[in-house]
Amino acid sequence: MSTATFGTANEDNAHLSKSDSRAVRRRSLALLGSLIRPVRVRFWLTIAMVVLSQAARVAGPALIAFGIDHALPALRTGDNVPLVFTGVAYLLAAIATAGLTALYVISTARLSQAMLLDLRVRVFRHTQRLSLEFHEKYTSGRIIARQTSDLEALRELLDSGVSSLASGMLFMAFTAATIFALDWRSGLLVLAAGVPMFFLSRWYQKHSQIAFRESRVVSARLIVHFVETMTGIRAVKAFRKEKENSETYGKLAEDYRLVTVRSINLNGIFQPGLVLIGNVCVAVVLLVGGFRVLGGGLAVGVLLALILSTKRFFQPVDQMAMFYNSFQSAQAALEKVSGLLEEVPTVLPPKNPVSLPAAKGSVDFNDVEFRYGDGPLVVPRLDLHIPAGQTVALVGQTGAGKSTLAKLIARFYDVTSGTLTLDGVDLRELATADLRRNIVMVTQEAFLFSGSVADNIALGRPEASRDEIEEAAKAVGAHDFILELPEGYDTDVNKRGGRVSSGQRQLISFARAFLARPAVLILDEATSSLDIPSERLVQAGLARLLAGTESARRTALIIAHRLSTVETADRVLVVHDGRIVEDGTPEELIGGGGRFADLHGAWKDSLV
Ligand SMILES: Nc1ncnc2c1ncn2[C@@H]1O[C@H](COP(=O)(O)OP(=O)(O)OP(=O)(O)O)[C@@H](O)[C@H]1O
Repeated sequence: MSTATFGTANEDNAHLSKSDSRAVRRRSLALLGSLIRPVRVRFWLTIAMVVLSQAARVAGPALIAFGIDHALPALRTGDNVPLVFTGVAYLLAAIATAGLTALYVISTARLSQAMLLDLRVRVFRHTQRLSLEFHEKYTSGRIIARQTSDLEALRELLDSGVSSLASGMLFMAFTAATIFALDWRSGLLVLAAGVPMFFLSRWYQKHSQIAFRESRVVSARLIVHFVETMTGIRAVKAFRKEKENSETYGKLAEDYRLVTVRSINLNGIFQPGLVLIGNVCVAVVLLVGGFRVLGGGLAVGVLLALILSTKRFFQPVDQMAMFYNSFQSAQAALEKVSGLLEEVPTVLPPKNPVSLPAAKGSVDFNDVEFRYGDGPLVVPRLDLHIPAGQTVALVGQTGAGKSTLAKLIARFYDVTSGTLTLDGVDLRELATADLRRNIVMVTQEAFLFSGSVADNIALGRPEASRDEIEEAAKAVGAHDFILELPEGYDTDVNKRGGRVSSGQRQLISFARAFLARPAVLILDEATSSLDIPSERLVQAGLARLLAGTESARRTALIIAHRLSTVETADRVLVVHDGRIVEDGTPEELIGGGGRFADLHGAWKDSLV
């Protein structure tokens, strides 16, 4: 596949080149195949039921022809067996059609639900597995669009579309066969109608495919904007962005309306066009057949059966056109979802994992270089040794590269060259479970998941007992305020009354990290300032978290924004353009007259 369409690249482009379009379609089909594979037995059984039900359905007109041309004349001679036979056969065919149709409708629904479940879970797992690098470029709104509107389009198709499409096509094939069997000349007429139908369908397919792709792109944009506005609602309100956002949303919604109208317009030509072709065909069969009956070349019963069959032949066309619509929409959705599934994590689990059950916590950067994707070098050649147990404060201007260093140690990204080791083991070779246990990162946002306070702390070590959870909370000074919550440790953090302040949120995340007892703790100190009492609590919590409970102190790397934090560190690293430009104890650096001394001066001034 060309790189232009690999994964989610180019997914906003509705006008793909022929070869790209083909590549994307192949990828969608492969995904569809992989969804069918686990349910293939049921799939083929359903197909067999559809075939049988349609065969039973087309028997009707042929039986009527037989009834009129053979059973009725026989009745006149006193023989009623053929008529009874025809009646019973007609009844049996009707019962078989009804029974088989019921079976395949139920069976298709089960099939489609099983496939959707599989896909839904697969998309979720896969998206979650993708590296941070992917998530930092691909917005959550787009992922939501994949999980919701795209899967919904697929559901519509799978639930009823496929079976209607298949049964319609089969019905047409069987009916055409019946017409040929009854009278090959009329059969040729019906076949001739296939030519304009083919061209009309080709025209429709070409234009509607673009319209549906556009519709997927625009609907994803709409969802992205919606999600962005709602998740950033505080910033929206703070910057009075409501009006602007509403206007943007209005424009996107208008775009969506336009592409939808365009596809409906296309359908407005396609569907009546098909019906017209069908009716012209019926008229011609009637006209030609009528003259042939007059000339004695065709029996009346056969003509009646021919007209009935021809009319019925075009019946599903209408319905199929509608489902073709949902087919196109689902195809566009499948293209997007298969693209997302094609993305691969950039941070891969090790092939031969080295286990490190109890790391001491020494971290080494050896000749490390790092860039985001194919961007500029953010970290140029870094050599750094952090011995086990040291508390290191990272300071530097915004954009200096502090978070980048932290993300490298947490292995959210892999180094571009050189090695980064924990206790001498390359992080890329360290078993994932050991990496996560030994290195824990506490982020600024102090994210709480829905659930109780206890659940949130337990994330640090899921097997921890309630006593251990409370111990951890006590250790960082969170115990008292937790007890004051409506249901103590069992308070749901997202329910009314259970809402916790941002300082409390941080304390809970400290307790979580404390419980995890990592060898290396990475902490991005929150920049937002708290009121003085909360600030003191958080500072005290942080100090206790850093001290740990064991005799050996844990290694800690703090992206420090507060002077008080820096002053408690063993070592300060001043980062500038991804390089360490100063390295020493806080006292040494203050006395040194370098960048840190300036920064320190500014901090001191801000306190007065
Ligand atoms: N996901 C990313 N993709 C591309 N470039 C990035 C990404 N994240 C950061 N950068 C770039 O890397 C450089 C270092 O950024 P980094 O976030 O590490 O700085 P920082 O010192 O932590 O800043 P701050 O204190 O503002 O958080 C910056 O030039 C930034 O633009």
